[in-house]
Formats: sequence, structure tokens, C-alpha cells
Amino acid sequence: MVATVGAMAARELGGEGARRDARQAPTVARVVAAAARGRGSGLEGAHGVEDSAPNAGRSAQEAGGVDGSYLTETRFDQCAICPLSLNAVKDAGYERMTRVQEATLPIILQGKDVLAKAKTGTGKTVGFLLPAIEVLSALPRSTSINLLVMCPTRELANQVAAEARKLLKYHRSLGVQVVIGRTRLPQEQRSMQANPCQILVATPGRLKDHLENTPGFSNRIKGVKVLVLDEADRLLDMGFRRDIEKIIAFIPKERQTLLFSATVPEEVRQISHVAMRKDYEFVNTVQEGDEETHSQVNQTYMIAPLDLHFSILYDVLKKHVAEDAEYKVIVFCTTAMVTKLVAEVLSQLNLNIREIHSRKSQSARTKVSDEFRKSKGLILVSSDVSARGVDYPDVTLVIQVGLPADREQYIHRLGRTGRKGKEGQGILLLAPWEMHFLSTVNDLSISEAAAPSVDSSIQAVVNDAVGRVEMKSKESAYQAWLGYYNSTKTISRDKARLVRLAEEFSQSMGLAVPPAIPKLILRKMGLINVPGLRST
Ligand SMILES: Nc1ncnc2c1ncn2[C@@H]1O[C@H](COP(=O)(O)OP(=O)(O)OP(=O)(O)O)[C@@H](O)[C@H]1O
Repeated sequence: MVATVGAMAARELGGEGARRDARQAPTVARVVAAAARGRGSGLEGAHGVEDSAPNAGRSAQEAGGVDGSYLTETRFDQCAICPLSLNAVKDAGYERMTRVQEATLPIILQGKDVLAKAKTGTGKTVGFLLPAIEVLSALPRSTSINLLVMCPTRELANQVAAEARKLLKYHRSLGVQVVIGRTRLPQEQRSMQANPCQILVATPGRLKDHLENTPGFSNRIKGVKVLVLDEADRLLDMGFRRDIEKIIAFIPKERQTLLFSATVPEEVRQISHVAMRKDYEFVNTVQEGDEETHSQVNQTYMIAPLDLHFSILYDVLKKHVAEDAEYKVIVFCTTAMVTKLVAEVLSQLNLNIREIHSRKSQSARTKVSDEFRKSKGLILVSSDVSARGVDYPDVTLVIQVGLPADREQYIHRLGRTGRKGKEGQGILLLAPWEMHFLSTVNDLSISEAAAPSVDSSIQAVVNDAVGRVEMKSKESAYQAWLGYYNSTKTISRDKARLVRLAEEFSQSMGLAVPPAIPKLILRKMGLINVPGLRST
């Protein structure tokens, strides 16, 4: 079955890599499951993963989410995993496999490279960790790094390491370590020396630092047997690609590589050879004709001029807080400094706000992230550091203010709600001149909602709050805003228009005259001498 599916798909892809779609993959898992139970071929019935029939008769949530498709019928104890892992899986409270886990486990255990696409919040982390740990547990004990997991953000790296620790509970001979930026390098070096672990979870920049500066590290990494790129499309895009290529050059070619993400644009398929062998398997659990987002998440967009955005945001949040005592909201903003500004304005409005972005110290980021994970009744204002992978349970609403970087980022941000089959809500708030973004998501179930009409009393309260925010925050936000939209092709083409729009943004912060920007920065942005921009 595996060979047949692989060969068929290899033809379809011109030999570039085999593909399994939602219908085929679980059948393979059932073969393994049935074999483990010692019963026949396991092909009878062969429901595809789109088959929600197995869940009939149970409550939707119990059956694996409101859309009934989050968990499969296959239990972990039906799979070919060792008792140590199985006990840890049980302790973690996992009984049945998610679709992506069911689909990828047998293929990874066969030693194949895998590119897996599965919707947000459907257990991809266990999907790659569990079989990778199986591979490691069969190796002789060593002080080399045998499993390297790369993640695009520090929060995600910490979270993946936490999941790995759960699964390693009974594997006394295996350990996990994290190397991420912003913590002290010597501290990480000492801890790796004192306790060399077989599993390393890392962000690309810091891993490169260790390769260049930590004695013996490049030797330890030569032991890598399994490489995982979590959020693979992000790690292979231009922001990280060079670092990833450099890192891969240090790792043995003889290894297994696993690429996982909720979004796998065609370009990623094209460049996956950077990391994977040619005969990799593409496992896509998003069935044909289905959307990449969850049907149980209600998605809307609102269009309103920039000068109303703070008031609309306040109005939407106030209503949501009043309606849902267990509210837990993430507000995504375009840049770190715009995030800071929005958090300050909303704090002035007495909402229960936390703020997270790259300009915060790592200890502050970790503290806020841990708090938000555990709490309810909180609003997290965030830059894209929380866009991908971060698993905050029970987020009730995701609001995206301004243009998302691209379609993929929109999907990942939205994916912070509606995890594990739960319900959720997403709102995208755009200015009229940002509407072109909608054409990139028009295949998703996103519909227009009327922006709430803002009465003069709300407007006055919001203006007052904006007025109390420090000038420094507004200056930094203006500069960051200009930089962000200047890097957005559709908007930066016409510099005069960009400057006009930036002025609108500055007015929305209550400024009569846009702040001046240091010449050096304007030069870096390619905006020196552009009329309408003031410099210092
Ligand atoms: N088989 C399972 N049964 C129940 N819960 C599970 C199972 N596997 C994973 N989970 C839980 O599901 C949640 C989502 O998992 P995870 O963060 O790995 O999703 P993801 O698919 O990687 O999402 P994203 O695309 O946002 O990165 C986590 O809280 C995880 O502990």
C-alpha cells in the first residue's frame, strides 16, 4: 500500500516526492495499527480522515472537537511505539491520535523524510516528536545530539521542549535542551557541557552562534539522525533560509528530515530539497476542497478608516469581555512598536492587557507567555512572535489589526483560536486601502461584518486614552508603521501615498504633525528626501 500510494503520487509530482492525501494516509496507519493488534490487513472499512462517521453517537467535543474531525479512531496503544513512550502519552492524557499523528507515524517509523501539512492546533508537535523519540530510543546511548528541532520563535522552542519532556518522562536515558536567543550564551554553553542531551530544540540564530562559538558543539551536532523544521515554510522563507542552509551544512546528509506546518505554499514544495531527500512523502491531512482554516472558527473582516481603529478595537473588546466571562483574546499588530502602542492605549482604557513582542526582554516574554497560557480574562497584544505554533488553550477571539504579512501569517495567527476542535472567533480589521489583502484569503470562509458604529462618547474616552500615551511610544510606532508598510510591495510603490497614509496613522494617534525620523533610518528605508517626511 505504501509503495503503491508513493509511486502513484511520485508520478503526479513528476518524481519530486510522493504525496499522501487525507484519504490514503490513515489507511496506512490502520495497517500498522491492525498489525500491532495481530489482525489481518486492516484495510477493511478504510474510512478516510474526512469520514466523520466513526464519531457518530458521541458528543462533538468528546468526539474530537465540534467539527468531529480532530481525533481519529486509532488509539496510541494500537501503534508500534515502545511502552516507555506509551506510558508517557497516557500520562499526558492523549488516548486517540489526531489525523496528522495517525497519518505520519508509520511513515516516519519507516525512516522516510516527511513534509506534513495539517491544520493549526491539531497535534503536529507530538506528530513529529513521538516517532523521532522512537528512532532515538533504538540508538546506543551517546552524548551527541541525535534529534535537532528548529523553531522560528523562542516561545515555540520552549513549548516544543516542554512537550518533549512530557514524552520523555520514562525515557531515563534521553534528555532535552533548548537554545534560544536573548539568554546568555555562556549560560547555555555551561548547561550543555554539564548535561549533554540527545535532543536539542533551537532557534536558528542561536544555533548558529553555538556552531561558531561553542567548543565541541559542531562535533556533537554531527550525531544528528533526525532533523525537524517546525513551521517549515517560515524557516525556509527568506528571513531564515540562509541560517538554515548553514546549519544543514553541519549536519550529516545521512539523516531523516521532517518538515511540519499548517501552511505549505507551493514555493516550499519547490525548495524542500534544501532539507529533504528527493523521495520524501508529502502528507496532507487537509482534504481536497477543504479550507486551511477550521470551520468551527467564525471569521469576519471589518473595514474602517484608520482614525476609527482604536475605537472599534475598544468597542469589540468591551463587548467580548462583557459577553464571555472566560474571555481570552489575542490582538495581533503589524510590528513590535505598534504592538507596544496598541497595548498602552488599551491599558489606558482599563482593559486587562499583557504585551508581548521582540523588543521585550526574554524573561518578560516568558513570564507573559506562561501567564497567558494559564489564565482566562486576559487580552494579549502581540506582534508575530505569537503568530505560529504557540499553544495557548481556549483562546476565544483573535483580532488582527492591519495588514497581515501574508496569507500564511493570517492563517497561523487565526489558528491561535479554535485549537483541538474547539470553537473560536477571528476578526480582521483593515483600512479601506488594505482591502486588496482579502483577495489572498477569498477561498476561506471569511465574511464581512459591519464595523460597530462608534458614538461620540466612546470616541472621547478613546481619544483621552490615546492622549495619555507617551510621545516616545507614538514616535516609535510611527517609524515602525512606516517601515512595515514601506516593505509591503502594494503600498510602497507609490511613496507619496505611503507618506499620506502614514500621516493618517499619525493622526489616529492624536498627532497634528507626524514625528520626525532620524536621517539614518530614513536612508535605510530608502525614504530619504521623500516629500512629507520630516527628518532629525
Ligand atoms: N492525540 C492527542 N490527543 C489530545 N490532545 C493532543 C493530542 N496530540 C496533541 N494534543 C494537544 O493538542 C494541542 C495542540 O497541539 P500542537 O500545539 O502540537 O498543534 P499544532 O498542530 O502544532 O498547531 P500549530 O499549527 O498552531 O503549530 C496541544 O495542547 C497538545 O498537547
